Amino acid sequence: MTLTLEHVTGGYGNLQVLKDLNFTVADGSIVGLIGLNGAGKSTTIKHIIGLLTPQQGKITIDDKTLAEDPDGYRQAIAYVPETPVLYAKLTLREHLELTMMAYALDKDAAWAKANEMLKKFRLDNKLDWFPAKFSKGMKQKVMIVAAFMTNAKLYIIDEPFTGLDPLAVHDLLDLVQAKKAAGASVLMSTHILATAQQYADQFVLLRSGQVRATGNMAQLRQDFKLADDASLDAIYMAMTEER
Ligand SMILES: Nc1ncnc2c1ncn2[C@@H]1O[C@H](COP(=O)(O)OP(=O)(O)OP(=O)(O)O)[C@@H](O)[C@H]1O
Repeated sequence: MTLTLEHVTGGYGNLQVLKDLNFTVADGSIVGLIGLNGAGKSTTIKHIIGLLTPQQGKITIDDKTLAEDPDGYRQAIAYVPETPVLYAKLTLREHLELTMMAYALDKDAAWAKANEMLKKFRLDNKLDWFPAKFSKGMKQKVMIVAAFMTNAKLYIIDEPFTGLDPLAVHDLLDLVQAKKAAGASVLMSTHILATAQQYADQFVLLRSGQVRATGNMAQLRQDFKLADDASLDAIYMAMTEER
C-alpha cells in the first residue's frame, strides 16, 4: 500500500489551511506527522480519511482516489481519532461488531484478535458496558481495538499518546510495530517527539499548513544543518526558529 498526497490544498469551506502538500507513506513504514499546534496535522488526516475533500490536488491509495474506489479506499484505512467517538447506546461488544460489519471481517478471526487486545487493555470483562461508564483512556482503547482488529493496510492515528497510561502507550506501540511487521503502514500524528524518533522510519514536518521537510532522521539533520546526533526535538526547535 502506498498513500500519496500530490499538491493537496484544502481546508474548511473557503478557508485554506493546507497549501500544496506533497508526501508519501510507503509500504511497511511508520511515518510521524509532526508540527506545532494548528500546523494542520488533523486537517491533513481529515483529508486523507475523506472527511474533507481537497480543494486542489489529489490523494491516492495505491493510485486510486476515494472517488475512484470508495469501498477499496475506505477499507484500506483504519483510523484512531484524537478524541474518541463512541455511540452512547451501543455497548463495547456492539461497537466491535459494528466495525466487523463495516470492514466485512470474518467474525471469528476478528474476535480472536479483539479478545487478545481487550485482555491486554484490561477491557475483556467490560464487553457489556456502555461508553458512559468508560474513562477517557478506556474510550481511546476501544477505538484502538476497533481499528487494530481490521485488516487495514494503513493505520492513521491522531495524537494517540495523550490520554493513555504509560502501560497502554507501550501496548499501543507494540500493536503499531506488529502491524508494520505484517506489512501495513502507519501514519501517526504526535507531539511526543522522543517516542516518534524511536518508532517512526520517516517524518513529515508541517509548518503553517505546508510541508517544511520530509525524510528520515539523517535526512532531516542534513536539511536543518544539524549534528549527526541531533534529536527530533532539536530538529523541531530548529524548524520553529526559522522564519
Ligand atoms: N473545523 C474547523 N473549522 C475551521 N478551521 C479549523 C477547523 N479545525 C481546525 N481549523 C483550523 O485549521 C488549522 C489547522 O488545525 P489542525 O487542527 O489541523 O492543527 P493540528 O496541527 O492538528 O494542531 P494540534 O496540534 O493543536 O492538534 C488551524 O488554524 C485551525 O484553527
